[in-house]
Amino acid sequence: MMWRNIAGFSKAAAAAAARTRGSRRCLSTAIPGPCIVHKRGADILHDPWFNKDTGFPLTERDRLGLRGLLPPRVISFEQQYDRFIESFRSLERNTKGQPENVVSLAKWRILNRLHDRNETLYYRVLIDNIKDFAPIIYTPTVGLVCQNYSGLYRRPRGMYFSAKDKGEMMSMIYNWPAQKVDMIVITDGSRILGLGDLGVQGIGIPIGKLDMYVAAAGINPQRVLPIMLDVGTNNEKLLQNPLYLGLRQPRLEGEEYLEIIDEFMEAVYTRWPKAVVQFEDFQAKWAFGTLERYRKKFCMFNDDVQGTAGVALAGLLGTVRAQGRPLSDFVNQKIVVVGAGSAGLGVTKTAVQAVARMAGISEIAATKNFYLIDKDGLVTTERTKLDPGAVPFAKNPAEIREGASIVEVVKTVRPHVLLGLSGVGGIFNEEVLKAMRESDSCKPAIFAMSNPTLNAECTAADAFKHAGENIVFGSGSPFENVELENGKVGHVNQANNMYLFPGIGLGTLLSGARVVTDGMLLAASECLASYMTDEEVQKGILYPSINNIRHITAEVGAAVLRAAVSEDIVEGHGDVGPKDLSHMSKEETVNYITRNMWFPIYSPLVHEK
Ligand SMILES: NC(=O)c1ccc[n+]([C@@H]2O[C@H](COP(=O)([O-])OP(=O)(O)OC[C@H]3O[C@@H](n4cnc5c(N)ncnc54)[C@H](O)[C@@H]3O)[C@@H](O)[C@H]2O)c1
Ligand SMILES: O=C(O)C[C@H](O)C(=O)O
Ligand SMILES: [Mg+2]
Repeated sequence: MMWRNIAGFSKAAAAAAARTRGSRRCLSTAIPGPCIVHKRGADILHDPWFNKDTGFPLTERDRLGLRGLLPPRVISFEQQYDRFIESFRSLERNTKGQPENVVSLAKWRILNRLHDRNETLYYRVLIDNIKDFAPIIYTPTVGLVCQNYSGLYRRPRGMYFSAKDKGEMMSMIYNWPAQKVDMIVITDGSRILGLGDLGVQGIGIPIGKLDMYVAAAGINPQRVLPIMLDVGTNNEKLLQNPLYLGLRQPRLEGEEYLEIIDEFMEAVYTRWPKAVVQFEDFQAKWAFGTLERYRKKFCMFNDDVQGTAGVALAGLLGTVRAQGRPLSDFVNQKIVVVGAGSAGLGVTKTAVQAVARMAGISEIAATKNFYLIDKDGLVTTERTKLDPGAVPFAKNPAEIREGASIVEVVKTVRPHVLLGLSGVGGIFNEEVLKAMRESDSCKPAIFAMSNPTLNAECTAADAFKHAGENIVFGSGSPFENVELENGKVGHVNQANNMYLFPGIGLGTLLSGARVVTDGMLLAASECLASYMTDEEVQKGILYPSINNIRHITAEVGAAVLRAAVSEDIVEGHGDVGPKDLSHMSKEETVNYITRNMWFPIYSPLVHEK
């Protein structure tokens, strides 16, 4: 029997979650009467939110006009679950030996088809098998899905706002069928993972991120909304593709761009003033530009800048612990960051701020041990046309020359940490990794954080082979652990913002705060950093297993909420007011968060007589 209850989720909590779901359904009931759902017959079978397939009990078949539309035998949820897992395993067996991309897309298709038929079963198999299924619905396969979106497209998911909709967005937002929306993830498709501008095809990213919100944070799937803001694309191949589904025009720039996104934000917050909006995979200039523009006005954050920074900081602090040194030694770590875009700059800034805080020095002084490299090499003050965000980290060229290569910098600096957010696969080549053997650290750390897998700066196997078996390793996309020649296991950490964004979103939502502050983000990062035991960290395990994602998300959510309480910016959520929140102990806050997580089980669609 493959069926199981996920760790830490009691039957009582599941029942409570189901009750919540039932009552939300009642709210959407148009006709009063004995049925909770207002649809009947085939319309129910074709609605993935209500559909139970062969699982409809006889009373519901009778009262909802389903009699005769289904085979006679009623199959339990557990049996349906086992049947799906069996078909998934059989697909795995039947595709053995086929090219990896073909297999990954086949797996994505079978899961997506389940989603489109029966959301309850889909989210249950996703939650219970998150380690196996996250790499399909999220990084790395989601990248492949975006690249092949025009061919894979079957039915719409989420909403599309295009440059052609200017002036219409306020009315369009009311086309979304759900009354309530809690979480929105928006992209303009301009920097999808390390794959570049994929235009409208980038919609796969908000869909994947929101699936993680449901799985990890228990956000009710009826209350999530993936958004694609299509302002054109500069990807020539897409513009030439007759099957491309987005606007066939170059990207809007400057004021024209801002007018579109301003209009969208106003429309969203007019209809759902309490929603949290996550910005995802915007090219650097708009990632920073929109963050500055909206963060004080709306309840939003940028996952690539802020979520990534928190996860990386937790990893950097874990690295210090892995060396057996006190956390205060973080201020002495020499850190080389390769990639000075939205993610690289976000990480460097946050890590510098942490050093400044810990050492009690200015942020300028704290930049001393940081080295930033972009496509033109080491960033120094000699650089002309330097991105303003990179200015504080530019080195004096007298220390190392302007534009020095990664290997030159590593050989000269002998850093404790080499961290990649460049989007360039294999850039930590054999020479660079071998140079890390001369690191001043007894346990050097290599983070190849770029996604998807082919864009990772190095593979896990190469990192342990060339940089030495004593390293700590993290990557944005999952790799298998590495069997080392010394008989030990080279542990692979998935250094991915998925460990934080669900908790940041959920904690913010349940606090009722109207903005996401630096304090809330720092609390999220510190919570993740302290989650692992010393014993685990010493083995090189810096982040929890993805199997524990609901638990870590509850903890992160509670940390975010408590930070919002301490900043006195909570407005409460539902029946729980700001006073109730401020009186909750840490444990009570975690319980409050957990209680509010949706969990997929079939709930009754008709009232019992
Ligand atoms: N693991 C995670 O949680 C996570 C989070 C966010 C982003 N990422 C990944 O990080 C990568 C970058 O994202 P971004 O938003 O910062 O992109 P970006 O386009 O804003 O920045 C890329 C940076 O890399 C630099 N670069 C390009 N080629 C280089 C080279 N040959 N050598 C050195 N630097 C080079 C560019 O100059 C630029 O500064 C993507 O692959 C993305 O998937 C991972
Ligand atoms: O999507 C991911 O897996 C992480 C991150 O947001 C990215 O852009 O790479
Ligand atoms: Mg991203």
